[in-house]
Amino acid sequence: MSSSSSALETEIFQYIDLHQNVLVENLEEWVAVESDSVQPGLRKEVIRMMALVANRLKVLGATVNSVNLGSHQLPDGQNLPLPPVILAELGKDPQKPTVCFYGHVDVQPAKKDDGWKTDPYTLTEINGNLYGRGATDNKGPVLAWIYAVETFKALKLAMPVNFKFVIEGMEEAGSLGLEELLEEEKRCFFADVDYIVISDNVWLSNRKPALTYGTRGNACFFVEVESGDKDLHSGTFGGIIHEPMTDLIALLDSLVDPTGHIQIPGIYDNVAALREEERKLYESIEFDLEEHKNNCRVKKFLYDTKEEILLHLWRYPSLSIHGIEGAFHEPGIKTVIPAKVIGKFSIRQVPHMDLSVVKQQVVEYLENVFSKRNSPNKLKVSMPLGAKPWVADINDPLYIAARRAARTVFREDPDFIRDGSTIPIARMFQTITQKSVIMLPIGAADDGEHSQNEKISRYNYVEGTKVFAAFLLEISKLHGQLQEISNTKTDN
Ligand SMILES: C[C@H](N)C(=O)N[C@@H](Cc1c[nH]cn1)C(=O)O
Ligand SMILES: [Zn+2]
Ligand SMILES: [Zn+2]
Repeated sequence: MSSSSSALETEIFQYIDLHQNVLVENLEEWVAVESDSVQPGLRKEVIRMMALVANRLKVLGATVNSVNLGSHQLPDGQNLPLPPVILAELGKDPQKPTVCFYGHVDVQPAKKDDGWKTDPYTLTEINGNLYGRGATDNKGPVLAWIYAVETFKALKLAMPVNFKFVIEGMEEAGSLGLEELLEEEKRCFFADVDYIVISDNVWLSNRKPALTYGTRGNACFFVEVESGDKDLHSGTFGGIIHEPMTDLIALLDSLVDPTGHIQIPGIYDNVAALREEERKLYESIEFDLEEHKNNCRVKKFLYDTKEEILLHLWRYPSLSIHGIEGAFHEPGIKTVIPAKVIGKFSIRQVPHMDLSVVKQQVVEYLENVFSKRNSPNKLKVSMPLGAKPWVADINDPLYIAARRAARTVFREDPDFIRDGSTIPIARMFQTITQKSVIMLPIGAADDGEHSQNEKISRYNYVEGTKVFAAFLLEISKLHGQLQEISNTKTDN
């Protein structure tokens, strides 16, 4: 397979190189918006962010529709407006394939005090890395796609494809309202879409490019324990009551053992059996355990071999405990017994786990553990979010085109990987539109998504923009060839 670039690609790549500071300035402007979809108080910033995106796409020349999704109710009864989802399109040539890109511009919470070296909302370049919340997840890649498309326009080149954008602002909170919108638009906006591309994850390594053909799903749980309607003094009441926090800690502690094995009966029953060729595939993947340990700043993993680590990241469920709402967490001492605490945990889902079965197993298990404590407190278990896993066919033209594009830019074959995290929309797109989906990441494994000091390197940002432009040329070529083959078959 040739990996050298054509004259056209060279012209495009040079333009991107020359304009890279504009790319960085745009990212600086977007990172400055605290579009955190998790904290209700910041919803107006998410909405402001969506307006910025809509304007940016209008400047690109796209037809932009900001779809109002109404509002949603928080567990405390408060109603919050949902940010609009942007559906935008550029070109409607029936001779060309239509590529639809999905991205999100909301971010995870970030505070300087969490341990950031720089202000999370001021994009800061240090040693070739662009630090800021959302730099890699997912504002940088969204802008890289916009620039890839814009390059064709700036150079007065015909766009090789029709292009559609779906940009949302609630991904980090579970893509609320998006599934309904996809259903509604199935026969309208999505009717002529041929291919779906998502760039919302990272490579497996710090340097080697990758294409992603699967993600885990996620079942998020709240477990609430309540004793009464007010907090109590631990000196006055400690020792004579069943404390909600003690109950909750016992419940949370019962979920997973020290080896990482989930203790909920039946939870592994539906996990698809591992096929021999799949195991072999994992053996052939390059994966540097030391680099990975260094990226996440841990000394030891739960497993020792590359294969076991990859299986447990991509192929098996995992349970993580995220936090406790209502517990005292500020610095200093407060001798309180909180009246109501809500533990939050999630179980990453893999084929063929069933979300409703998982929910039932979790509820029954926690009720059973709780009943043995003889506590008079009230227990409530809920699953506020359930997202299914997604796996694609790597023989699809999307993967062939993306592999060629990555090779052209990086001069090496990308890894074919799965991802342990979740993009709720990936599986929904596949099911609702029946079109093929690819995840084409440009971030590196050490980008620190959701972590302190999130970054994207200038190199990945700029080269990633080139990969996207090259991908558009490749998919257009491949699509044309496939059409010709299918027309010849019909003629015969
Ligand atoms: C991979 C993507 N950038 C991401 O971070 N997704 C979130 C989505 C989610 C899942 N459960 C709740 N939100 C993630 O994988 O944590
Ligand atoms: Zn993301
Ligand atoms: Zn994220």
